[in-house]
Amino acid sequence: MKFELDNVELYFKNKSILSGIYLKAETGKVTAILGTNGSGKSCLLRIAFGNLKPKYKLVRINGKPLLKPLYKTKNIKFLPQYNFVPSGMTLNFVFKTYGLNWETFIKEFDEFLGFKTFNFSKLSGGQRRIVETYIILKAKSEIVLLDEPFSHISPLYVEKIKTLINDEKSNKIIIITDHMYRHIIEVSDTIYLLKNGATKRINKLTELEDYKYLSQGSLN
Ligand SMILES: Nc1ncnc2c1ncn2[C@@H]1O[C@H](COP(=O)(O)OP(=O)(O)OP(=O)(O)O)[C@@H](O)[C@H]1O
Repeated sequence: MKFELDNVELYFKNKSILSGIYLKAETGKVTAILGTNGSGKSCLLRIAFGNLKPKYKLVRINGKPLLKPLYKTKNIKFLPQYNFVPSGMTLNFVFKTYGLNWETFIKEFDEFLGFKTFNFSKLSGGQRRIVETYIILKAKSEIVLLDEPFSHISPLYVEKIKTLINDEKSNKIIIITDHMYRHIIEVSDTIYLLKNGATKRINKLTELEDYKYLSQGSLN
């Protein structure tokens, strides 16, 4: 499957936020969006998902324009920047809702043993993020959007989430954004830099320095 987002124009009041956007993502590949704070990464993911309506956008699936919001196709899962699981829901219920097996999760994330009947609100900020990222990555879908999955996550769990991304990408389109650029570089197949409202496809990592996303020498 091929997903393309093209010709996006987003304004808030009269301020132009996005213009000159082209992004292509494919099944079997992790497509990353890097960019400084406020460059429009979250807006772009929300536009792709369909819950932010810009002045103009064109979404194509396998080359054909998609006229309804992507979330209405039920083909997509979205990890937003902020917690989305209701705080009063037990983990058991969350896993059932997403059609996932608790025991499989525990095998990989054994520190959550005994948490099955806990309300989501009992977890720490990082633990919430781990559970949300896990269910979004593992639930049935063809497209996964991840907005900052590595924030608030300790190093060992970041590695586990990277492994999950690698495991899941063979039958999914994964689009990811995060400020932890080293992890992004490691886990992604294609990188776009969002700068001045436009996407630039990165062919050589040193372009991240040339475009002043990273300071010179950061990649050494
Ligand atoms: N609802 C809104 N009303 C007005 N301006 C908004 C709104 N949402 C976002 N913006 C502006 O749009 C721009 C892009 O925001 P966005 O959240 O997409 O950035 P980002 O690249 O995800 O940033 P960060 O890395 O800090 O999360 C910012 O200048 C922000 O202030």
